Formats: sequence, structure tokens, C-alpha cells
Amino acid sequence: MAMLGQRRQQRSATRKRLESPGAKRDDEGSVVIERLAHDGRGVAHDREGKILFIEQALPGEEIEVAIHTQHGRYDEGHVRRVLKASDERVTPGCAHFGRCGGCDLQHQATDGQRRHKQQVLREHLARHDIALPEPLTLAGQAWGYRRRARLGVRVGSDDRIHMGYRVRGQDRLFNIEQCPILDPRLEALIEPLRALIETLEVPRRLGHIELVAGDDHVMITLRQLRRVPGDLARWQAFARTHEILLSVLCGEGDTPVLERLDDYPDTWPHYRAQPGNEVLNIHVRSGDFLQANAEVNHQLVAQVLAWAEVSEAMPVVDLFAGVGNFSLTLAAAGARVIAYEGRESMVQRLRDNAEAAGVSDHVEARRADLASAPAGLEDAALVVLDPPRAGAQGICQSLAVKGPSRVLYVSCEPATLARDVHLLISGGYRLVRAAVADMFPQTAHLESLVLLERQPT
Ligand SMILES: C[S@@+](CC[C@H](N)C(=O)[O-])C[C@H]1O[C@@H](n2cnc3c(N)ncnc32)[C@H](O)[C@@H]1O
Repeated sequence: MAMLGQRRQQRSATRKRLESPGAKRDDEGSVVIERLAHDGRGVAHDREGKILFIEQALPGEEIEVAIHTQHGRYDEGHVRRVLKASDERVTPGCAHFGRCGGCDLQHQATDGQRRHKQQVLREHLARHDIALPEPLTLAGQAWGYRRRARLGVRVGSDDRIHMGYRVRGQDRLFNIEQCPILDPRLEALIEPLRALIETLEVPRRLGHIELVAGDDHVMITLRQLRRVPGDLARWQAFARTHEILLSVLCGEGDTPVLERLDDYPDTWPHYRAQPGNEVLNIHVRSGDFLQANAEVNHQLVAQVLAWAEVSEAMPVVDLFAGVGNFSLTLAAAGARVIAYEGRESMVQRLRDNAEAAGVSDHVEARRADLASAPAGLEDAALVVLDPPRAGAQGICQSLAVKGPSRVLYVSCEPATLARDVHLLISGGYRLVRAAVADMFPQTAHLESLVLLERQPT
């Protein structure tokens, strides 16, 4: 799953940014926002009928607009003044909102954000003439939820340290001082990290910092281009002070070496697949995929289990299985799971997680490139798939020709989900259930989950 804020409207080659970043064309009069675009911006028309995409504007609002970028067929802008506010407008919870490149929807009440996300899924499916069954909503805390993040680090030409997220559409980091969507244990590290980086001998050797908050441990992984022994000693002291796990991924190119710098080299972050279940633990290492929101992931796993309707020894295939987020729970319920994952290191982690949870006799983990379907999917009673944003076109083409009676598709990109569901429906499946998971509150990203059943022939 990708970082926040990558779903912006494609920038047109013909765009014209007005004179300087601060420059604006203030439209005379006001516009009324008609709806939200899928990326969370308000959509309106100017007096000539040209489409406007306006940041931080909500449906029904009357606003004065400041245009900052002009294109042939549409313009982009932001709110200069709200003349009539929506009932859903709230005060953003972060001082950086609108500038850091992360959140899109902090100005909208959480319920409105969730209704918008259901509408986005509905509209993507409607483009393929598919009706959305009344969707369930899976949701948790609107703040302090994010358990993984990557902070970029750069040293400016003036030697100032920049640490934060990349500004949307630009090759520039926004210096963050807070990030209230982060798990509070991670947010509390922002200022100490900056203070430490300012003392490093060679901060330019630091590329980025990956932060992960497991149920019991916080881990940070440094991407360091070259070993700087004095700096590594500073990091070791930092890990002790803050009682965190610390790894460094060192070296240039594609084969950097991972080294532990803390006093607990055999301990890695983990989370419980089901709340309160002390046996089903999912361990992750640096760079492994991890669902970003622990609370919503619990609901996601529970929903997959509920829809799976597992019976003893039921054959299930879990595609894009990661380190076993769904496989372990399905196996613990009695399914015989074949789990496919593309990264060898994660396949091994899935095996280790299954072993530690006592379900290895019910889980077989295989490495495969899932650009195309592995053989034998039709022999399963259920195929679960959870692909990256690009979706699973090749696999759905195969399933449409020869697939099991049920397919459960988890998606982080509604456009590719709709394309793939269309393929499955063309092959004889019916969309029977849907859920929208608010995995990333305050942003326009949504996770969704659908169940398809093959129509009897
Ligand atoms: C969205 S994650 C889902 C992981 C897991 N289901 C979970 O819930 O944690 C997608 C997974 O697909 C894997 N993946 C991406 N492209 C792949 C490919 N072409 N073949 C196999 N696996 C791939 C990634 O490594 C990642 O683990």
C-alpha cells in the first residue's frame, strides 16, 4: 500500500502555474461547491463554465476562490473565504493541514468523510454499470491511528535539516513538527528525532526514517547511505533513551544490509491479529508490508473471517498474503490455506508467524509473482485477494474463466477494484456484499472489501 496523498488529479502538460507559488487569480464573486471529487477536493464551475477543483471546500458551500494553477479544461485553486459554510465543516486538527502533503479531509467531519468514501466506491463501480450492495462501514479512531510512516530527511544548501513528508507534486520535504494522525508513540518521536539529526556528524548520509508501532514495541529503521560510526553510536544512545527497537539499512543500491543497533536483536514489532488473542501474533521486520491502522485492521480481519464462513479443512487461497494478516486467522478457524506472496523475505516471515501461532499445519506459504494467476485457484472454496494499488487484472481474468464459487477482494484502490470486479462479473460472478474500511481517516484514501459469488450455471 502506498504512502498518503498519491491520488491527485493527473497534472496536465499544458498547465500554467500562476507567476509565483503565492500568486492567485481571485475570481470575482463566488462559486457554489457542487460535489467532492474522488481526491477530496470540491468541484465547482466558474462563470464561463470551466471546471474548478478547490482544496478544502465542501459540497453546498459558497466560497470565494483563489486559483493557483490553470489548465486547458479545468483550473485548480483553494478557498479564499468561506461565505456560507457546510454543516460538515470542522476546524482541522493539525497546524500543517493543507501544506505537508498528507491529509486531504481534516476540514470535514468524520461522518461526512465516511459517506464520501462510500460514494467514491459507488461511483467507481457505476462506471462499469455495477450496483454497490448497501456497504458496511469499518471504522475506528479518527486520530492517532497510523502505525507506520516514512519520514524523509534532507539537508538544505543552508545546512538546515528538513524532516517530514514530501509536498504533493513537488520534490520538496515539508518540515513537520506534529502529525496527529500518527500513533501517539510515533508522534512523540518527531521532535527528539529532529534534535538528534541536528547533532549528527554527517546528516546527509541519512535518506529516510521508517517508523513502525507494533502492539508492544516501536521500531525505527534508518536508511543510511554509508556507515558513519560516530553517528551510529548516537543512534544507539537514542534507542536506549526512548526504549525503541532500532535498525539501520546501510549501503547504496538495491542490496543494502540490515543491521540492528539496539540491545534486543531478536525482538521485532508484532500485532495481534484479533484483539485479546495472545496466540495469533503477526511479526513484521523492517520494510515488510503492514496495514496502517491497527483498529480498522482488526475489523477487516474479522470481516474477512465472517464472510469466509470457514468450515473444517475448507481449502482457501490467500493471494498477496503479506506476512499472514488474513492467512493466520483463516487457518486458526480451520481452513487449509495456501498463501501466495511475492517477496521471499515475507513468505519466510509468514511461515515463521504460522509456526509461532501453532497453525503451520494449516498454512502453506509459497512465493509467486502474481502478475498472473497461480495454478489451481478453481480447486479452492474461496480465494481471498488483497493486491497493491495496481489491482489484480491478470488474476481476475483467470478467475473469470475458471474460478472458485466465492472470491473475497480487499482493495486499497477503488478504480482498479471496479475494473477487476467488472471482469469477474463478466465471467459469471455476482457482487453480493461490500464494506468500506476507513483505514486512513482525514485522507481521501479508502480501503474496500467485496464478496463475489459465482452464479450457478
Ligand atoms: C496490500 S498488501 C497486502 C498484504 C496482506 N494481505 C495484509 O493484509 O497485510 C499487498 C501485498 O502484495 C505483495 N505483492 C505486490 N505485488 C506483488 C506481485 N506482483 N506478486 C506477488 N505479491 C505481490 C506485496 O509484497 C504485499 O505484501
